[in-house]
Amino acid sequence: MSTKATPKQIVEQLNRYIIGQSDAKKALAVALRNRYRRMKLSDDMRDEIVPKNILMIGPTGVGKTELARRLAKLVGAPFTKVEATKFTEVGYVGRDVESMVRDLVDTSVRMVREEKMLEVQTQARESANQRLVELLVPSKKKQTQMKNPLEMFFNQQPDQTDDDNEEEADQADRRRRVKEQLEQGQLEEQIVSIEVEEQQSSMFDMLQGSGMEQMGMNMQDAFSQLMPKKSKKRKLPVKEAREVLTQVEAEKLIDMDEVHQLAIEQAEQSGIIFIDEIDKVCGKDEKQANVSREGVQRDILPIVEGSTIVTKYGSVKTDYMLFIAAGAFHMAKPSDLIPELQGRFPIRVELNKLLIEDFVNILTEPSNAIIKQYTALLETEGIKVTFTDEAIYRIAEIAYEVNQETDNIGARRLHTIMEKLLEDLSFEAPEIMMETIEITKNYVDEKLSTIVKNKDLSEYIL
Ligand SMILES: Nc1ncnc2c1ncn2[C@@H]1O[C@H](COP(=O)(O)OP(=O)(O)OP(=O)(O)O)[C@@H](O)[C@H]1O
Repeated sequence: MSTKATPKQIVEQLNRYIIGQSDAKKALAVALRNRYRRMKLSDDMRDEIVPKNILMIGPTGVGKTELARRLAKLVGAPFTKVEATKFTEVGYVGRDVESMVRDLVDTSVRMVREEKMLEVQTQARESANQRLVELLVPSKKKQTQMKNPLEMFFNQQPDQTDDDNEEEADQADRRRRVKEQLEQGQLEEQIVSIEVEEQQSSMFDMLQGSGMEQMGMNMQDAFSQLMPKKSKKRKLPVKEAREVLTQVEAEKLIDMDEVHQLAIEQAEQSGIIFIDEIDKVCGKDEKQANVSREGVQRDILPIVEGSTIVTKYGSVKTDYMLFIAAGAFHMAKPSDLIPELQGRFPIRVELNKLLIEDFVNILTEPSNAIIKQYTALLETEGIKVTFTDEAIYRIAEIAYEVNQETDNIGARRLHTIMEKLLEDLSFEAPEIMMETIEITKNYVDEKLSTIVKNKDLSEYIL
């Protein structure tokens, strides 16, 4: 879907994955459309308009993250999710808030790189096939030594004997045949030995989350320059070697500077940063923690207001990124956020608690609905599982009841319940000789009702 999609079209697409929550869908669709509108303005005007950020208010597991993530995916926008509480975990020196922008840029680089890799796939595959031919019919010719360096300039060919010529012709002929066989897929299982570069675990990874990311970032670059690249020989069948070599060749074909440049542009212009648990950094109750929690809000503020963050790919402006903050706001209210931050999140949407009917729909309707997923998984074992309407309703009802009785974890409960419900079937599936199995309300009750009746048990199992 393109960035030109109308709000209605965006909502339609979101409807394919998320049940209900129409206010939130609308707000997101409008926010996205506003970006497109902004792009069409004159430069002066455009610079004046910053995206209006969204605050999503709703209990856990009702689709806040899912909505934002889907939206980003629909329009191919780089997306990252962070938890505001991560920034306080280690007191004042929690994860440095700027890391959210760096995470976004990392995602953006990965996306652009994948896109570019895809563009050069055909060419890379051809080169990989050529390299396979060379591996299968290695050159016998010894490196001919130049008698003196000037030969190179005068383009003199070293003497060649008839034998050499014959051998060369023979080899060219064999390569041609092998190439044909490769193209016809006749050599897929043949083993070849290829050199692959080993991934070095970087200093940067070790420093992640330690509040020293900026330092880690610089050190990583320094280290990667210093460390020799290690390569390792691996023996692989042609079909796997081709994949590896295609990847290597594609990497050679793409211009990483261009990728970084584009990635930064995309992160700046269409990046979406989702800040979860924003209510947890309001911290009204604990006096001591209050200071540092408010500190986190103060740290987040300049990023949301627009600032320039240094990343290993270059400087990134956050002015036009879209920020979506979310929280349950059980203990605190949005008005407990510092006023400046409140002002930066002018669009407020409340997400609804999910009811039994919603659960029924979540189980069955979305393109990736849970029932569809389990059915597909079991079908790989040759079993066709069907669910009666009563069975589905009963599952939804149980999910709702358990949420009421224990913690309300929203739609996430459906996953734990389905897992338990189909546990035995999943275990025995390979040995089951039946072709179809119908899951009825009785089956659901048989598997789950004892657990549901026992609160302690359901707290652990469901
Ligand atoms: N309305 C919905 N429609 C379809 N699926 C949903 C809906 N709400 C939740 N889900 C599913 O439940 C799971 C959890 O949802 P999600 O991650 O969006 O929760 P959340 O509201 O962001 O909660 P938290 O703040 O705890 O992260 C996801 O797998 C999601 O697909």
